[in-house]
Amino acid sequence: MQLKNVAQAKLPTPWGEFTIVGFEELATGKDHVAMVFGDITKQQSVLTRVHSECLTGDALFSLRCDCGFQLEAALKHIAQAGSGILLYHRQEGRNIGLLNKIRAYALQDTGLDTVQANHQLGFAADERDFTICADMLTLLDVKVIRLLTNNPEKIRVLEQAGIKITERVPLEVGENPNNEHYLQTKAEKMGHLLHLHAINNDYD
Ligand SMILES: Nc1nc2c(ncn2[C@@H]2O[C@H](COP(=O)(O)OP(=O)(O)OP(=O)(O)O)[C@@H](O)[C@H]2O)c(=O)[nH]1
Ligand SMILES: [Zn+2]
Repeated sequence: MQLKNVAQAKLPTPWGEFTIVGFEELATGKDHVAMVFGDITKQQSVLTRVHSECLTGDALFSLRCDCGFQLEAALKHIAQAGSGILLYHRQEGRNIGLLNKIRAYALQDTGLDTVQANHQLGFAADERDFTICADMLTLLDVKVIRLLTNNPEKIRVLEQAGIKITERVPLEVGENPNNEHYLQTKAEKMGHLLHLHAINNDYD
């Protein structure tokens, strides 16, 4: 176990009242949070979103990616379902950090794609560690989930960490002209399961 459970409180949102649970990494002191809605103990398989931090998309309305749209859609979806969990996984920029993500954006402005930009900066395409998310679920006493994602890597790592995933629930929102190339690269180079209508129509 890499985490400890530190504190929890009510967190009202436009879609209903969640409970926010705060965790701390034992080794580094880094914090992560879970947003829990409804009675998750009664569910055989808990609707769950693993959302990696994206300050620009989640808080600053960026259209370069789909993160802000996915965050809002996931919280709405969980509230509508009556119960579920959003894990807010604080590994910004696929864990290269905010400032390196801005460096990667600058390289993308010169024509590199998101994978090439990470490589140019000396990072792997994706530096995230989803075992932290499995640990949050374990501390919430959740072992079986339905996962809101288009990313097969999240499924692979969570299952390897002992979480049973009964279903993948797609989360395709926020496609726009600014993120078409970004989403296309995720589909082509990172194995994301996406149906990019605008892109297929334009370039196929
Ligand atoms: N390095 C880098 N990170 C980016 C870039 N654009 C977005 N990100 C980060 O990518 C991550 C996206 O996280 P998620 O939405 O949880 O996951 P995902 O891998 O896209 O998979 P889904 O579950 O299908 O949404 C966030 O940490 C963003 O900050 C980029 O161009 N470069
Ligand atoms: Zn983003």
